[in-house]
Amino acid sequence: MKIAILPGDGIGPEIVAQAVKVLNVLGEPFELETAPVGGAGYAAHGHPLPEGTLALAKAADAVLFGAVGDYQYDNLERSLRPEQAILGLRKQLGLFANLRPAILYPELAGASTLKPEVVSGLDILIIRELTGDIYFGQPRGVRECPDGPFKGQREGYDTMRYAEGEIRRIAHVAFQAAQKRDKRLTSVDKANVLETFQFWKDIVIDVHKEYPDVALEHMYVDNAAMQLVRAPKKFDVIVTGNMFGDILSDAAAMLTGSIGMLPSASLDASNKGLYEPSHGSAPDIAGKGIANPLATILSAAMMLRFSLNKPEQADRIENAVKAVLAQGLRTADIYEAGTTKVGTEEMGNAVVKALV
Ligand SMILES: NC(=O)C1=CN([C@@H]2O[C@H](COP(=O)(O)OP(=O)(O)OC[C@H]3O[C@@H](n4cnc5c(N)ncnc54)[C@H](O)[C@@H]3O)[C@@H](O)[C@H]2O)C=CC1
Ligand SMILES: CC(C)CC(=O)C(=O)O
Ligand SMILES: [Mg+2]
Repeated sequence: MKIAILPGDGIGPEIVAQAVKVLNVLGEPFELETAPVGGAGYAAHGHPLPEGTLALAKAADAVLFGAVGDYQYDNLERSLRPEQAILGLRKQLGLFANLRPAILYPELAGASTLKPEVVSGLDILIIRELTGDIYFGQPRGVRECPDGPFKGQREGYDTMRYAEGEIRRIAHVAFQAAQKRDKRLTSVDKANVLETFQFWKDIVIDVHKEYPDVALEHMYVDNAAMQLVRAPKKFDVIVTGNMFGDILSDAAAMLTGSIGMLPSASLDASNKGLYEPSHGSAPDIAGKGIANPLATILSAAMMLRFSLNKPEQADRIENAVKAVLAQGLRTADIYEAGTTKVGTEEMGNAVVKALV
């Protein structure tokens, strides 16, 4: 089984190295091949998603991805910026379903900024559509404003759009995920304002007819943001569009103690996937050896479960993560008094040691 390892920028290489260490001691005959991506891809080959990297990702059984983004490249034309690498991979590999499980490990109840009673026992799944919406819609750009009080000035514009088939396929993923959990699905939209999301809601209601055992509710995204911090445990599965899912999942990350705890799987129709932490390249802490590698290690576990058909190995990794948290080991982002502060590498080593 071939796994493409794409560390990327900032803390990407530091956290991916820990997940690779874990994969290497599982006793599986994985073939790991590393390639540059993002700013590192641009530096090596003049493009954030070099041809060789894309070919490797396409040929592999699964992709383990760190993060991309480096402020030194922010003034490049957009098509050459690091973030285009992850957007390009999602689009070119057809990874339309992004699963972001927000689980609070009991030991981290005090690490969340929310009261322990609000978050303890939290186990929700955010399903974000990943290849459509305003992140990919055309046309977009900067043009001369055609009308209104600012006519003649420059204006920036993007296009929000969803095709029926795009909504149907993510809705099926969400209803099927809910069937395997508590059978409750919240579809998050902005149907009160946006045509795209009234259409989204209508299609989700139609797909629901095939899943009568799942309770469906609809919620506007602004209310959903509020409910996520007011009473997050009321949710089971949330399904939403690309941009709302991007924003809500960062908010949900803090329910788990830190964004360094939130893994993700990005899947195509056949469960081939790319696995990455939900956070970015964290340039503010890159190179300091303090980033939390657990979201990446947990993403590797999701890879074993969803794409490589090794659920028992995924369980081993998840149990090892629970064990190191029970031992009181914490990176700076989840540190609290009475626990032991460790760096990125120490945390990775502890997970390796805790594997049974
Ligand atoms: N999938 C990807 O590759 C993503 C890339 N980005 C890119 O990352 C760069 C930085 O973006 P930001 O908005 O700052 O988001 P970010 O997620 O990189 O960082 C936000 C905050 O969370 C902290 N943080 C993130 N991951 C952490 C970890 N594992 N351990 C401890 N603390 C952690 C950072 O130090 C920072 O204070 C940008 O270039 C952005 O475009 C952002 C999100 C996703
Ligand atoms: C480059 C961004 C679209 C990535 C991001 O923020 C995410 O996927 O969460
Ligand atoms: Mg994001």
